[in-house]
Amino acid sequence: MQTGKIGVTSENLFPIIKKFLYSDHDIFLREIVSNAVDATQKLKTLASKDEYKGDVTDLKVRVKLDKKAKTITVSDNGIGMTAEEIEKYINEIAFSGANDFLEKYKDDANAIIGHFGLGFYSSFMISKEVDIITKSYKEGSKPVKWTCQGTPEFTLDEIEKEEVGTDIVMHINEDSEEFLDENKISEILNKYCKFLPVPVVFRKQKEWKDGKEVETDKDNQINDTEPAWTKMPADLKDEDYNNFYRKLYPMADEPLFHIHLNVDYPFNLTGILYFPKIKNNFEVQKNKIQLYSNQVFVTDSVEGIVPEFLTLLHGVLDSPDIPLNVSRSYLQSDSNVKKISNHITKKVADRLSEIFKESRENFEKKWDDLKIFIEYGMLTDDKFYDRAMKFFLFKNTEGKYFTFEEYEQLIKESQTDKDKKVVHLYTTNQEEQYTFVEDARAKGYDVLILDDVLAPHLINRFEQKQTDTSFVRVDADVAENLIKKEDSEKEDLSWEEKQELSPVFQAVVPEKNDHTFIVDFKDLGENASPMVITRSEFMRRMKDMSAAQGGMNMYGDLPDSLNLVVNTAHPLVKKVIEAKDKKLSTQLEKMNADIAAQKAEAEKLEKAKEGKKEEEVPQAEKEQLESVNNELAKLEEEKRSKLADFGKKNKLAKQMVDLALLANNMLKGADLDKFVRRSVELIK
Ligand SMILES: Nc1ncnc2c1ncn2[C@@H]1O[C@H](COP(=O)(O)OP(=O)(O)OP(=O)(O)O)[C@@H](O)[C@H]1O
Repeated sequence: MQTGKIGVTSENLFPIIKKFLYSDHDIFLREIVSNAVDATQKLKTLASKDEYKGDVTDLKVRVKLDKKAKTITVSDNGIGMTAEEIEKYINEIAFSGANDFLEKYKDDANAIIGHFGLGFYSSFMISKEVDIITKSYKEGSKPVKWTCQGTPEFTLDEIEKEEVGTDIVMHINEDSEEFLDENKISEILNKYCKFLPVPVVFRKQKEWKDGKEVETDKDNQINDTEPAWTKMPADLKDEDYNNFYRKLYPMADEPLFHIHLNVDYPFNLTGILYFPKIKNNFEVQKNKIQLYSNQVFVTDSVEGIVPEFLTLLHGVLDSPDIPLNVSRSYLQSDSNVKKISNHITKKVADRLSEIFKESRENFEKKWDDLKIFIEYGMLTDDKFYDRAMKFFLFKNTEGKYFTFEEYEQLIKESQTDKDKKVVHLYTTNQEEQYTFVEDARAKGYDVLILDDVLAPHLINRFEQKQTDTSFVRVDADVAENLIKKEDSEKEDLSWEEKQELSPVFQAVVPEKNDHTFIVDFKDLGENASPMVITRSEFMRRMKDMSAAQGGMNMYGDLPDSLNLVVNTAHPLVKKVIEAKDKKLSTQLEKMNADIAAQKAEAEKLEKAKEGKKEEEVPQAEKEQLESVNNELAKLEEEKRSKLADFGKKNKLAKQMVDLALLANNMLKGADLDKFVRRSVELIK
């Protein structure tokens, strides 16, 4: 028997493993099984070159659990190791630099894990003793058993072993007895080893016999050695891709499209990415891509590894250039990983544009499920934005789809405003904004549906990038003014008339804390509604944005500012105006005369002040001006309140405001009830 010391320059190896203990224990099995797979593949390679004469047709890796002996054994029929190789690969492990490294990263366990695939030694995380029983394929080499108890001392004995290959026997320590559970082992194998390229067997297949589940004598293979992504795209049908998808995500809906990646320069990358149907609450759908390195599972959390929007995709990426056993921060800074991520972004855009060109109909059909993904990409990745401009689709209220360019062609003529901006009209809710949509369409405008969570952000982005474009929601103004074609606006009422009418209607708008109304007057034609409630595009967007950010800035605190546009051409409005004139004309005339007199007086006093310095004006004159101004304010207030009184008593005015509120879904509960009662009364 030989004894010796493992070639670590200090006794630091096991402390590292202890540190590793705080991380993911499960990976020990991945390490040991993938070593066994490597050894098996190496032997196959040797056989193919005729350097090994034995039979390699049915090589398997076996995982055995012995609860009594408290061991987990991983056996292979791979190349095995000679005593010299154990010395070289196991004893003089790649930890010669461990000292320096530990010095540098002593506070960062993740970096340690990231730097060293601990490989074989990770078995000590869960074992109090590990044995290697191995026989090399090399002719004449003696089988040996290496034993180590988690200290730098080991023993190496010559033993008897018939078959070429290696058994790794792990004697599970007391803290790790959870691993002596068949289900636990199955679970780990299923997570990490599901697609390893050599059959891995654990337990026996089970079958139902006489109402009981019994073990057969057939091996239970846990892995698919040739998963779809390792095959050539030409050998796969859509069905195969969908089947593979189901294998990865048994609970998910059918995907929309897939991309088969197959790159061998400047790096190696294979994989299949799927576009899932994306719902509005897309956060939950993120980070489902599984990352593999030579068919060994690395992680299913690609956040920070691929661009944010790509984390919405599903599927598998496999690259030997993706380091195993590494921490997230390490992966993010890895230059290969960055290149891979750029490449994938490009491929995804290429593929979408290909599908778009080849089958526009199919693309349109899936657009509604796909758009969040594309919008997300356009918002977060400039390069993707440029690429996606070719296949991003607008959908209008007729359900027709257009690319950005096509749409611009469509509306350019009728929807360019006086500033040469092409105004895109949109609705965020076709039902709620029904009358506005109809009014805009009646004017010959086209209306888009932009109703998803990302649309407001995308609109901003479009306006930033396509500077000759603007977006206006259909209820931002009366249809007439949505697209301002010329500056001069015909005045329907004089300033004085507006002044007098404004309090009448202001008096009947509901007083609520969360919104304010500004009353305005326009000739909308006698067939249009008597009143329309609009909300300014700018104010609404500011509010929406701040709501999305948690509403903690000034726009979030502002009440909704709404415009009540009174249609002066409408017969009912005319009626109110006439009633006002009839009822109040004598009083108003008197008030107006008084006001005019006070104004004249005030003007005279102001004039007298002109050219004088403040201290030169006699005190008496100052006081007189003040009292005249006060009187003027009082008279104006009286007039306003007179008009407001009239408005409050005018059922018709109230009814028209309510009607406008109703059209805006703003009339609810008791108010709605009252409205109906009053309507019935009026009809009577
Ligand atoms: N089952 C095995 N059969 C034959 N050789 C083995 C076996 N397991 C380990 N080895 C040898 O021991 C070496 C060290 O293994 P270890 O797992 O520590 O590192 P690695 O496999 O080289 O790298 P990684 O860190 O990626 O796992 C291997 O390179 C291989 O030569």
